[in-house]
Amino acid sequence: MDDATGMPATAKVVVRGLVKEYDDFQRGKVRAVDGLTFEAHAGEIMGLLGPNGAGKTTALRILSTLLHPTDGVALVNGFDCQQQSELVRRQIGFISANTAVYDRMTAYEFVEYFGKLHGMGGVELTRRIDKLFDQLEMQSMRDTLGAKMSTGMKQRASIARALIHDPPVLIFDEATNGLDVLAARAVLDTVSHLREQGKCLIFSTHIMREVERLCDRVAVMHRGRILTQGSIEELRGQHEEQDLEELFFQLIREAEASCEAPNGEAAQA
Ligand SMILES: Nc1ncnc2c1ncn2[C@@H]1O[C@H](COP(=O)(O)OP(=O)(O)OP(=O)(O)O)[C@@H](O)[C@H]1O
Repeated sequence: MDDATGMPATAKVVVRGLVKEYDDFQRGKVRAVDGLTFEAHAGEIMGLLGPNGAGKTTALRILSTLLHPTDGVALVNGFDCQQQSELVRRQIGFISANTAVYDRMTAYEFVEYFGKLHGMGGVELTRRIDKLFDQLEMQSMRDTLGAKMSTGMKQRASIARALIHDPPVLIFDEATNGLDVLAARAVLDTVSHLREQGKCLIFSTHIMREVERLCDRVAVMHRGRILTQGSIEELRGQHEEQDLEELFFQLIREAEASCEAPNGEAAQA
């Protein structure tokens, strides 16, 4: 155990009772995240699997300090996402499907720019960029301007940007959305390599195959709550269903049914 936080020493991300409510102009109060509790460890890929609107992005934006929670706690590497946002930002890299690159910067300039924003420079930065460009097979696109990049190239540049400061925690939010098969595959391979390097990865997706292929553990989310979590094998055993897709639908159907219970009691379950 880590003395300061009371969490296992390998737990890089700790989320306890996290709640986020939005004030929506049309819908009133929207509880996008409703009591989320999970952990993610060094050297593992923790999947967040859920349909659109399940609250994955909201939870990940809280972890990356872009949003404040309404209640609960989120810690990254022991730092509180709300109280110590500067420190948390140094611990994470965030990759989503629509991270923009700059049209007028080359891939090299783009990654260098973010390295400088993280306080890096000189030989340290040059070496780091070279290493990343080798790892991500980006040497041939070093001088390609953002405006000329394919979607897959843009995603690689975004990943390099997120990795430049070598953070221990990487957050992938639906990062393969809109990519062709080859580009998506490259992203998944990168995620695997990062796990081998001992990084802690949080990988949100609605694609079952990605979870089966990659994730060490998964939390199935629906309407801001976690319906179940564990390793894929544990989930299969607990729910007596081998087919992950079927298991997922079964869980969602049951959750929907309990939300629709006439006296509302089941909705609290
Ligand atoms: N800024 C906002 N204001 C009001 N409601 C919001 C806001 N952002 C998200 N929501 C609502 O919160 C709920 C969860 O959305 P969120 O984007 O976190 O889910 P998600 O699982 O990431 O889904 P998606 O894959 O569609 O992004 C949805 O009902 C969404 O409409």
